[in-house]
Amino acid sequence: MERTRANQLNRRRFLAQAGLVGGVGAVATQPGSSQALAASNLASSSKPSRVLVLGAGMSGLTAALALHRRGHDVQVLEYQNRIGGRLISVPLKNGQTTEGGGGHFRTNMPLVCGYISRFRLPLIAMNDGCPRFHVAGQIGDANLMQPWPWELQPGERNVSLPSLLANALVKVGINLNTVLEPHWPNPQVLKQLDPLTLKSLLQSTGASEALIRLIDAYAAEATVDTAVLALLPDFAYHFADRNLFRIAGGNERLPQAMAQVLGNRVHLGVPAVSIRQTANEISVVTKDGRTWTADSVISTIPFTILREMEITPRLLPRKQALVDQLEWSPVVKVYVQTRTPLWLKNGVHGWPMAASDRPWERVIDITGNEPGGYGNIFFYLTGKNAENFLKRPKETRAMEVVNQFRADLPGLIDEVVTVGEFSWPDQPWIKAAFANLPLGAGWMIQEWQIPEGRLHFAGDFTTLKSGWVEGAIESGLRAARQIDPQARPEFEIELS
Ligand SMILES: Cc1cc2nc3c(=O)[nH]c(=O)nc-3n(C[C@H](O)[C@H](O)[C@H](O)COP(=O)(O)OP(=O)(O)OC[C@H]3O[C@@H](n4cnc5c(N)ncnc54)[C@H](O)[C@@H]3O)c2cc1C
Repeated sequence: MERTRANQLNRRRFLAQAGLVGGVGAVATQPGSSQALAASNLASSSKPSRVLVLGAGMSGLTAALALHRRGHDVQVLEYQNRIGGRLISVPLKNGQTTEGGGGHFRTNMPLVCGYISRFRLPLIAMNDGCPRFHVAGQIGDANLMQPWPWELQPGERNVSLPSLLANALVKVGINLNTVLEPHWPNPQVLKQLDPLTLKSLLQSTGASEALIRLIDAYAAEATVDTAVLALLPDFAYHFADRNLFRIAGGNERLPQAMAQVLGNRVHLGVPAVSIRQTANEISVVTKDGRTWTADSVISTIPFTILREMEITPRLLPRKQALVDQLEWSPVVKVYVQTRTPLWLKNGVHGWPMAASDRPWERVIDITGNEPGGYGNIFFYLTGKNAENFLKRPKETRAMEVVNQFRADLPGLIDEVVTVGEFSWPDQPWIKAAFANLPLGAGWMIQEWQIPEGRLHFAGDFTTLKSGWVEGAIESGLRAARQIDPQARPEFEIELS
């Protein structure tokens, strides 16, 4: 038996192993074969149970793998004919890849780093953003803080936006570094933040309207009118760590590698249509008419879909309110490949390279050190912007967005070789991109952790890290531990 070293993971080792220190991305090595990785904990599993996991995204696969390692009889039922859920990679020319969903990771995501390291996936290092802001018809460059064309207060000048935001939060007693801790927020902080939007919080610290508009542009999918409780984890990820990366060949390689260990326990193209439980067991009927019976079910089905399913007996009123009232936002990505990443010459790059209050919120450069030589960016459209985009003619709408940007920053995108779109509202297995905690809905945080009899819930949307793979993994482990408290993350497993 050899103990994997990933459980002693630290940032330096992770970066070195991934090839982010001292060179380009590491060469891919295959994870151990399914056989070599056979569950080593069978003997210690006191009572194997039958578990159905609904959904083969990151949360479902995390839960399934953790329980499989403990010797439980796990079957994963997936709606689509593919693995990965919202990690979905799109091939471009010259061997490059863009991401329809989850696009980047950071080293302040210990679970993500642990799983990537465990499967020895090669990485592409990416640049953090040095954006141009397009706000109120004016353009300001994050490189050139002086002069900014906005009416900022004296104390708001000459400092970067992330620093200003962090300062504002400290004034109301919030340390962004604590926000990502597993048990954040405590009851007192929850009570304090639950009724606040980001805007009301910033106003209470005396922030100028210009600063609030700039932060609104920077926040992209999250507007300043969003519940601050839902926003803070996003800010903690974006601002507390500047080491960005993605998986060479596509982020969906991570869930694919996890599914490979599970082998024929993963069943594709079998949407669950109903769930029924009794005192003794729980069963799921899939669209093909089959009935699957188990001791427990872990559902990672997005609530946009779950709320339309037949569940017997009905969910308790508070759980039903959670499923019905959690909000979901639309997102469209318009991706663009260019002959060269020529924006680097203009001093803008990274995540994001432009932030705006225009019909696109962000332009994000994911090129980094990806081999292939082409520039690789996407436009991020959310909320009303995404809805308006989807009303435009399908043949021309992606190019319309690109053309708008061409007018904004002349010369920046002159060498387009590929343009395409990935629209989240059009995906029938989710119909949206992310869940957002509504204002004043802090009660949901506890509710989404509570199983309903034999039915357990996971998915990034059952954490405050909604919209992040870190949250998806965290939720999968939580649900697995509700069934078997000894369930552990993949990188802590002893491998033979
Ligand atoms: C546009 C976008 C950008 C993102 N950017 C980032 C990023 O930069 N970094 C980051 O870390 N994260 C990012 N994310 C979030 C990340 O992709 C998710 O956190 C993660 O993939 C969610 O995993 P999950 O298992 O919780 O849910 P999902 O991946 O949604 O998995 C749910 C699964 O359930 C299946 N399903 C649905 N209905 C049924 C049914 N009836 N029966 C059986 N199966 C069903 C679905 O097909 C799907 O496979 C982004 C997501 C989007 C959409």
